[in-house]
Amino acid sequence: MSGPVAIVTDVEGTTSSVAFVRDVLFPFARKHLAEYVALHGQQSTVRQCLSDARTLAGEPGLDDVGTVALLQRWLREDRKATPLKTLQGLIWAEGYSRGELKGHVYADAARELRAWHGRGLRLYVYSSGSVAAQKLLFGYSIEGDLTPLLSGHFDTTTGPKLEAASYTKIAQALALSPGDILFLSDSVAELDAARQAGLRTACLDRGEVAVPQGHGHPTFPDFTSLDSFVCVS
Ligand SMILES: CSCCC(=O)C(=O)COP(=O)(O)O
Ligand SMILES: [Mg+2]
Repeated sequence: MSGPVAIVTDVEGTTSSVAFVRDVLFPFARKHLAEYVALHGQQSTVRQCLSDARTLAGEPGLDDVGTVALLQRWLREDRKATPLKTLQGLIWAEGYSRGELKGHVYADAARELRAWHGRGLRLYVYSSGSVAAQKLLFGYSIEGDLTPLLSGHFDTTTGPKLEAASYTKIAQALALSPGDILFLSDSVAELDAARQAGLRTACLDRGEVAVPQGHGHPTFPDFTSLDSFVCVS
């Protein structure tokens, strides 16, 4: 079998540490959400997010203060709801531009992304974090600006990461057959959905969180060990 034409990678737990997302990014959004909505609540994107959140919650009558409380609850629950993820991206943009945030990317991930790009592999990101948030994390990363390596980004506007149809849509967007794409993630449920859509899969088990065993996806502790799989699979 020849190698994949494209690699689509998850972020949290795959290119980047879970602790960075859980202990740095999410608390930053929690801390600044109310202030951000108070200052920018009249901007059309923010109004749209607030309105979409109310619709999703089935509470169209909520005022902005109530909607912020709803979004804070979703943040605590790590809900992958598009309006929340869009707002998080807008709030993080301020943190990155002020130098208060730097995106965590594992050194092995940055090194292999550079190597794979150099070998002509097409590289994409699929995360529940918004496309804007992805570009910030990779653009302001501790490993430098990695955005020139990436040919495209997908988020929850393509569909939920746990649904096979989302991966079918990504394959169509890349104009590739699913079998030409390798999907990388630390989430077995995401890998199962990608495999169901016909993508090749590889599981990252970086030892940071418990990854269940017996799922049948080839498993690697980092991108360095994944390299030989990418090149010969
Ligand atoms: C890329 S922005 C930070 C990650 C994030 O907001 C998130 O919800 C993580 O989702 P992932 O799909 O990358 O596990
Ligand atoms: Mg993940």
